[in-house]
Amino acid sequence: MAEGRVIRAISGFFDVQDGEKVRRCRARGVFKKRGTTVLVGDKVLYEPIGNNEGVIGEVLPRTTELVRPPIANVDHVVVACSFVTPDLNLYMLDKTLVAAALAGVEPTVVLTKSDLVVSERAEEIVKLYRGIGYETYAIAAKFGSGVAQIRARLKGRISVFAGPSGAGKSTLANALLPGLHLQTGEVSEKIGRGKQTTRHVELFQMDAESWVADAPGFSQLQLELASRDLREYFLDFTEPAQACGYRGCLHLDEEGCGVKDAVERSQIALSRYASYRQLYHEIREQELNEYS
Ligand SMILES: Nc1nc2c(ncn2[C@@H]2O[C@H](COP(=O)(O)OP(=O)(O)OP(=O)(O)O)[C@@H](O)[C@H]2O)c(=O)[nH]1
Ligand SMILES: [Zn+2]
Repeated sequence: MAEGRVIRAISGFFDVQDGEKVRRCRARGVFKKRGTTVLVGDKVLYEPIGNNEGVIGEVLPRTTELVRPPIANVDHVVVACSFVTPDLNLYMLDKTLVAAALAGVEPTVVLTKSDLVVSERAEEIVKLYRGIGYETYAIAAKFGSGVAQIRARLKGRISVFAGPSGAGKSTLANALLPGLHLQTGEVSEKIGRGKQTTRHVELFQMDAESWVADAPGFSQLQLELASRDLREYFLDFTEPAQACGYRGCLHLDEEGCGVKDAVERSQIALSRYASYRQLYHEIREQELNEYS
């Protein structure tokens, strides 16, 4: 059997790319019996049939498996947020960074439309997220600025794009993959949000081992984690939390909290702490609903 990569799923068929060639394949019947599914992103063994078809016989082990969007072996997420139109939503950014860590997928923070803000503002946000340890870039993909740096981040990986509608994901994908021509949507002036022009799941090849999925949904993820574990995912809290009076401190209303002290000393950004509190209460609410 030959080895290839599933790059597209269309009503029961899978397009498998092997080198330059793409074959339309179906999955062998045993998959259905075992309840196994083939996902876009899967490395598979297949039996070629004729010139353009084939049958998938085996799915090779996955490194990661996203539910939303349903893609296997994703190892990188571009978390795109625009400075304006729509306005920068640091809560959504912080939530998506937690989702990435939970999924085992490395994030790159990409702040878009930097041409529309003063450079001091752009630098402030870049500095904040680099300081936490995230690879962070301010770009203006519409004008080609910063695109080369993002391309370097995609090398040798399968990347997905996350971020709100209108953030400029399709514009960036088009700049990264000339010839792709994804539809970009004008941001509606009335509601300040872009039209959802991105729909199905498909991988686009940047080079031999680099792939980009333009599929929505990543940040809509419900965080599957206990509220008390959330603090572990705010990496900038780790060091200040050493000074907390209680070992189980949740950094909410406890006395002698090192994290709250660090916020007061501006060692932790106020926006990060606000995101933590909001996310904590959101997860806590889910928990209370589940148990009542
Ligand atoms: N000024 C400026 N506008 C940009 C930039 N990048 C994208 N835009 C504009 O922002 C709008 C939305 O861009 P899209 O690429 O369609 O955004 P998207 O994130 O793919 O949106 P959805 O497909 O709805 O998820 C378009 O009008 C783009 O032209 C940029 O660097 N600077
Ligand atoms: Zn604390």
